[in-house]
Amino acid sequence: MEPEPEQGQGPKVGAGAKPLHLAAQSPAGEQEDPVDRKETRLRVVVRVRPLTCPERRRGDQRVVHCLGDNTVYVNAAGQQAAFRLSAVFDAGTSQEGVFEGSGMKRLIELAASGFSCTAFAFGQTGSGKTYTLMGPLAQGEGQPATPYLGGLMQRAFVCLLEQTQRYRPGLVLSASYVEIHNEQVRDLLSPGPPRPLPVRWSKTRGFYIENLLTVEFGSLEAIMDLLQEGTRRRRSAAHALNGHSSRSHALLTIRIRRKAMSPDPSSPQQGVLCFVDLAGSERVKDTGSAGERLVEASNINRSLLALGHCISLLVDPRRRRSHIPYRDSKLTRLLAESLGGSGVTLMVACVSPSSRCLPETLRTLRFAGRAKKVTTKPVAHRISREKLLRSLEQEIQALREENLSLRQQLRLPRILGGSTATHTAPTQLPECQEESHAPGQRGAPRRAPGAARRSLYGLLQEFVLENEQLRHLESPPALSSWGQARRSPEAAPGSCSIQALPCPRPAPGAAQCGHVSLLFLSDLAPEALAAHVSCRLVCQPVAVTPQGSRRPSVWAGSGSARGNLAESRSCGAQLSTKGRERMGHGAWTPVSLPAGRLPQLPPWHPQPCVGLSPSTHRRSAGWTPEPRPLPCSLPPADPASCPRSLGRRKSSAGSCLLLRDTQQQGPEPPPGLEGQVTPSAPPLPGSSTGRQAGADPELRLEEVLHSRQEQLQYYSLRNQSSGCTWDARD
Ligand SMILES: Nc1ncnc2c1ncn2[C@@H]1O[C@H](COP(=O)(O)OP(=O)(O)OP(=O)(O)O)[C@@H](O)[C@H]1O
Repeated sequence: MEPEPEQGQGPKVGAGAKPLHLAAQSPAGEQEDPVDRKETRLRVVVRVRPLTCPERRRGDQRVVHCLGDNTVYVNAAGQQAAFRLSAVFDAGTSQEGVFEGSGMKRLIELAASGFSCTAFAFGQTGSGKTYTLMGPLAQGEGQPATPYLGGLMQRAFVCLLEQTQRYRPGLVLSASYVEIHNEQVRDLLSPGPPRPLPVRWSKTRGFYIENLLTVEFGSLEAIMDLLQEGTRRRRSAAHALNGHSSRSHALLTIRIRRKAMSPDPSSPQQGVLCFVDLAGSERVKDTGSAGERLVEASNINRSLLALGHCISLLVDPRRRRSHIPYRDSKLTRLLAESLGGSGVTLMVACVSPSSRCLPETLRTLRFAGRAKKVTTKPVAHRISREKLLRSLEQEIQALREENLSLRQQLRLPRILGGSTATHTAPTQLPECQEESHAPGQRGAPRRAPGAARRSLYGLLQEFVLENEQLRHLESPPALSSWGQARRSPEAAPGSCSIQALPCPRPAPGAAQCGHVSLLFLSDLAPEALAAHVSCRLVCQPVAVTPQGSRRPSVWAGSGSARGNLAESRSCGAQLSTKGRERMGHGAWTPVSLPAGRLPQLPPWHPQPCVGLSPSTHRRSAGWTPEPRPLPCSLPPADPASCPRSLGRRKSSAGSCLLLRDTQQQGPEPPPGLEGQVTPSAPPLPGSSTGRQAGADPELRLEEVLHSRQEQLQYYSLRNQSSGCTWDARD
């Protein structure tokens, strides 16, 4: 925000879609913004809406006028008052005019540069807050407004996406959307009925909402969908002054953070852009609220009173150093940072020009006049060098472990010749002091932190590259790691339950990272699955649905799932009873990915026998498999051939699923199973039936690739000849 929107000056408008101009380099190489750490006043603008039809019909007088020098003038019933603010917009100002003149663009730039920015609209009920922020959404029964009528939010989304995509491709955007209704914070984006969420406080984060869902987005459509969906769920009701009155305060927060692999490592930062649509203050005798509406009205007024109280204290230089009662309401807790902290804030006061609303209008304008004097000390949330180095090191370490694990699965040597990543990523790497030396030069003077960071980035990139290569090479795990399952007579093909997770690197607890493998059944087409990738799992079909259908019914996957596995679990797929049983053993980490969450499929060789358990998902997925026999005629496995260590189990659904962890010692799988399925298929190097791998690791990789290609050719030929439509693709 501008240091102080001088009275009488027109609003300073940001550079819009031009490159961000904030990158004044300090000697230390950090970016600085003119407002960084400088006392900055809140920017307060006023918008006067036109008289509405009912007001005109009633013959209400227009008593609020905008004068040229950012002054709004009220003259009625012998009362005269003038208020000078940062900018004023009269009834004729278009939505675009408000966006341009309010300083919204500047706010977006600051948010993209790492500041916490807030734009909030306040004013009497029916004064045009929602209209100013979102356009006339409510009028269209939840339909989006025409772009021409889009409010500050829609225009900000366009601007922000353009800024980030064109000039800062290394930034990731995510959104959360909550409402405060009757002093309860409710998530408007989480599936299911909104539940109240607690507001907590921590020294590092200040006030925050626990368990809040944050959704990443990368396109205008995506964020508009989120806005629409959340707004549809927000509480609203009709009263005498507004046919579609918001009954809650709504906060849509966009977080802008830098990707770990950003091409622009010199600007490590994470910004916030928050839009707050406050519920309107109301006089109950005017709105005629009763019952539930009355409860809502008193909660709204109480929280607005708390906000007004905090503002009054913040304006007073002596009292602002004492205690500010942010805890008086959820609203003030969540706005604490924007009002008195290190945020940058734009307030849009909305007023009605009608003579009937005069008392409320005056109150709003007085509040605006007070708020204008509040100052904050904006601080860009730049990640410190140390923190950045630490996170880079953690990322490298995670990748290193993942790559090692992939190598184990591929039965490749731990260190691949020629890969600098593996050479320079010894176990001792994650000490940044060590990293700042060239390899083998421990006694050499440390490089500048910038150089260390750059070299860590280089290293990270190498690991990522290696990771990609390994993923492409990924071979099926040894048969023993998959175990086997039997298809019960009553099980239908095309069901969609997820099973079986041998976990070489045990990841106890769902919220941990780990390497997982899974076997699951799906009735969705690969294209549909690919649309919803969440974990980085390489999955492919191991058996097919009936002839004529291109849908694979059994899939196997293996790979590394990072982040919160619980999140994947919440996406709808269910773990079988067997899977849940397995969970208790620690070494098995069930991940229930829904059928719609799997990536593109490299080729794979069929497994000898597969378990198909009927699933409720089949019905919800809207696909009813045709009751035809499996053309691939995978030989039904002999129950006796199930590994003894786990026994043969019969689920209530009648399917048998037997799994085995590669890390666990146990009896070998029954011999000859591989032969049953792929009697003449080219084996993978290193497998028990495979060729002897060459000593040279690179040759070995080539060998793996080559034999995978051979396998692919073999299976596509085999499938063609058997009429099987499994589409093994690269
Ligand atoms: N600038 C404007 N131009 C045209 N119509 C407007 C304008 N501002 C508001 N309106 C209309 O006035 C009515 C009330 O607006 P809105 O719902 O945005 O008010 P609000 O302040 O959000 O009310 P509440 O606090 O009750 O939710 C709506 O019908 C809206 O379309």
